[in-house]
Amino acid sequence: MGLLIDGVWHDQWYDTAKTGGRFERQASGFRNFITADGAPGPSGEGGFPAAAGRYHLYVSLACPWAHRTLIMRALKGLDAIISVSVVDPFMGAEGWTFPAPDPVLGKTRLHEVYTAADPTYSGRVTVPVLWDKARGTIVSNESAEIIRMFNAAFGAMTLVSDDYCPAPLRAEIDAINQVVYDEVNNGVYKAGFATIQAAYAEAVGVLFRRLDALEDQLSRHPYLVGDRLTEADIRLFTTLVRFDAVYVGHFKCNIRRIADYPALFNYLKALYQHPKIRPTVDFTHIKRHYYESHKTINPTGIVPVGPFQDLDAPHDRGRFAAS
Ligand SMILES: N[C@@H](CCC(=O)N[C@@H](CS)C(=O)NCC(=O)O)C(=O)O
Repeated sequence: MGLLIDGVWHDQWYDTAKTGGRFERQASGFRNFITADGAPGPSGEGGFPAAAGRYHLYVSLACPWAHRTLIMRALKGLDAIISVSVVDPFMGAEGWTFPAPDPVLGKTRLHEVYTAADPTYSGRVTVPVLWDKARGTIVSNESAEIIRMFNAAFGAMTLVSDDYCPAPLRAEIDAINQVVYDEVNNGVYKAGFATIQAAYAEAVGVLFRRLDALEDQLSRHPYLVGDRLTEADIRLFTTLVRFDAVYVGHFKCNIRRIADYPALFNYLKALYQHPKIRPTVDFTHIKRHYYESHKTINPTGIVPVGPFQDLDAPHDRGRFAAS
């Protein structure tokens, strides 16, 4: 893994020495918005109108941030409107690579997609990336914003009117997203990538106190916000579904498993069994990516066989159905 400096690729692992052994995630570099009419969004430039076939999404099936965008694309009926390329699960010296030249730019490495947009780009080369075929540039590499665009901008070209971030719930969704991001989605990485004991222990403590609170909340409510499926649930799901398979062992988040939390585990199974969500989950990519790529954590690259976990087993979330 590595990063671009002035458009040149350098193979290097995260430098936690500068941050006292703590992992700090870098802010995303491309922050434009697709809108229905191409008007500017909350950040970046305008000129990215919703259009069928114009935009291409680069993802890893292993990555929880990219996974959000695949789920929103499926829920919003955008499969035929936004095309997708999937990177190889192994992220090595060249960073993310494609198993074959990508169909849009003919590149074999994701960092070449970044330099196609900006030949002097400096920063990490992350998935997801939303590419504009018409302007030949990156719209955004920030998943939180890509899912908002997918939810809001393409209404005129699909039959799906479901809104996963309705205006009356937005403040509550933003508030829970912030906590879940900091303590759970990114919390597992803070634990796993810490290089001093105290930073690891602090992150794990915060993570499990939050999981305990979420267990309590989800034992009383079907979803995180407004008793309906929203963006907040999608963002929690992508961490929960990886938790027992990867984060418990690889990132040492092992105080409890999700399977040990009755409400969280049933909620996870219910979301997994959603017909639009299930096809977006790929446990082979998930396990191979983390265990094979993070050689500082798992030098042998051996991928564990277990755990056995049947996410298709019955769940009890039907108890919240309106009577
Ligand atoms: N803020 C970004 C984070 C994306 C991210 O960190 N993706 C990881 C994969 S899970 C990545 O590509 N990492 C490569 C690297 O850091 O070099 C988002 O949510 O879109």
